[in-house]
Formats: sequence, structure tokens, C-alpha cells
Amino acid sequence: MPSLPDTDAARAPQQRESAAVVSVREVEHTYGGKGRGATPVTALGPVSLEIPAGEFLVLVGPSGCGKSTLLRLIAGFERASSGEVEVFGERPEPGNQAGIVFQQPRLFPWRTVGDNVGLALKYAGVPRAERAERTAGLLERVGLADTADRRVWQISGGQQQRVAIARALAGGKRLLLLDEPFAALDALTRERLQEDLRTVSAETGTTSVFVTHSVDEAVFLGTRTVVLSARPGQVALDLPIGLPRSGTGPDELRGLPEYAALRAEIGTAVRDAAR
Ligand SMILES: Nc1ncnc2c1ncn2[C@@H]1O[C@H](COP(=O)(O)OP(=O)(O)OP(=O)(O)O)[C@@H](O)[C@H]1O
Repeated sequence: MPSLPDTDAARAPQQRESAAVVSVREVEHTYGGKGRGATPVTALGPVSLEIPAGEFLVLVGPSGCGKSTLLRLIAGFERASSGEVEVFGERPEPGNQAGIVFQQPRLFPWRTVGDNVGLALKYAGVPRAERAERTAGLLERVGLADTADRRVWQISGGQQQRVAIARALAGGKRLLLLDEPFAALDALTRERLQEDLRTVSAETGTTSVFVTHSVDEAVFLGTRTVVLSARPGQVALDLPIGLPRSGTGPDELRGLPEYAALRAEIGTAVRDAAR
């Protein structure tokens, strides 16, 4: 096999593969305090985290410990008060590096499901001629084949959240940030979406950061769980989740002794963090 020329261009892809997708270094964040009378709230830190490509990192911790703040810093919605956040080696800018899914789907309710996904493809620069096929493929991936022509207000909350995930995937970003995306759903719908997200993430290998209050969700979805302590959140536990990513059904997975052990360990860490 001919050897590759030893140039920066030839080395770059390999270097990108090995570099962390998200680097959080000694980050602290304080809200407010600049205006007269405002009391500053130190929400986070100091926190340091490296998230490699393909990781599905779940952030858990007591209410108000700074989980959403950390996600917003990674998304570029906020700038850290101190320390450094890098995503793919750059300062994060909203919409540039990551697809984002919020607790509420935030779709255009009067438009069709297909339009909502198609618009994301348009903004991602996908030519018009390819959009219908790509939309159909994305909707199929999230379990919504044949719904492209329905209006958003005509589908259920769970289906709307599936559209939001399809829309986030449509951007073609290699990083997905999800802030309690299933919190507003009923238990059964939530379980189904967890299963499908787990499958989609294993298939696409998209790096993900997922915020939740649910210890079970952390074990089920994650390849790694980070527990933050009470505000200002710091890393209280950083635990790899070495469960099989494919070939094991959800019930079988939840029945594994390792599953119960991980749940117990993370549950204890969250309870300790809340004290
Ligand atoms: N824009 C803001 N201005 C002032 N304080 C804020 C702002 N956003 C969040 N905070 C405060 O920062 C702290 C951390 O909030 P954050 O939403 O990051 O926590 P969280 O862990 O995601 O909470 P929850 O689990 O309840 O959603 C909280 O005390 C919150 O009230």
C-alpha cells in the first residue's frame, strides 16, 4: 500500500478522530451580579470533562446543580465566567457544532412534520432535490415513517419529540445535546423513545450529552454517567457504563445484574450530592 504523504492535510482526519469532541477545562459559571442589586448565582464549577467521539454522556444531579448550564455552555448559548469550553477544537457557537433537543419540542405547529425536518435540512445546506428523500429517511429512523404530511398539532407529544430528534439529526452535526427531552412524556412513551434513541445513537455513533433527573435513564442510555454535586455543580462521580450497546433487548438489559449495580451506585451518588 502506498504510504500517505506526511503533510498536515494527510494527518488531520486521524488527529480529529482522536481529539475530544467536547473539552471542558476548569469551567465555572456565575449568572448575574453585574447590574445594581442583582445577586450573583454561581451555578457551576469548577468542572473539567473530556468527551471523546461516540460517547453518550448522561449528566445527572440534584435540581439546580447546573446540568442545563453545562449543556448551554457546550451549546454556546452561554460563555463560561472562567475556564474554557471547546467543541471540535473551537469555541462553541449556537447552531454551529451541535444539534439540540429541548424538553419541549419547539416545532412549527402549523407546518407539516416533513416541513419541520425539511427546513432543518435546508439550513444545513442540503439541496432541495434531496430533501424529500432525506426527510423520509430521518422520519423512518425515529419511528415516524408515513407521517411527513401530517401537521404537528395533529400528532402526539411523543411523536413531536421524535420529530425534534429527527430535526436535530437533520443538521448532520456529529454532536447532539439533549436537555431532559423525555421529561414531559408519559412513562410508556418515554420508555419507547429511550429504546429508539439508544438504537439510533448506536447506529449513528453520534456523540451525545443528555441531561436527565432519571437514574434509570442514565444507565439505560449512557456509555458514561457524570453525577454533579449540588450547586455549584462539580463532578461527584464519573462512571463508564459498560453495558452492551446492541444485540440485547431492553428488558434483558434492565434484568442484568450489572444494570442493577450501576443504578444503585449512581442513585447513591445522586442522593449524596443532594444532601
Ligand atoms: N439565566 C439565569 N439567571 C440566573 N440564574 C440562573 C439562570 N439559569 C439558571 N440559573 C440558576 O443557576 C442554577 C443552575 O441552574 P440549571 O438550570 O443549570 O440547573 P439544573 O441542574 O439544570 O436544574 P434542574 O435539574 O432543576 O433543571 C440554579 O440555581 C438556577 O436558578
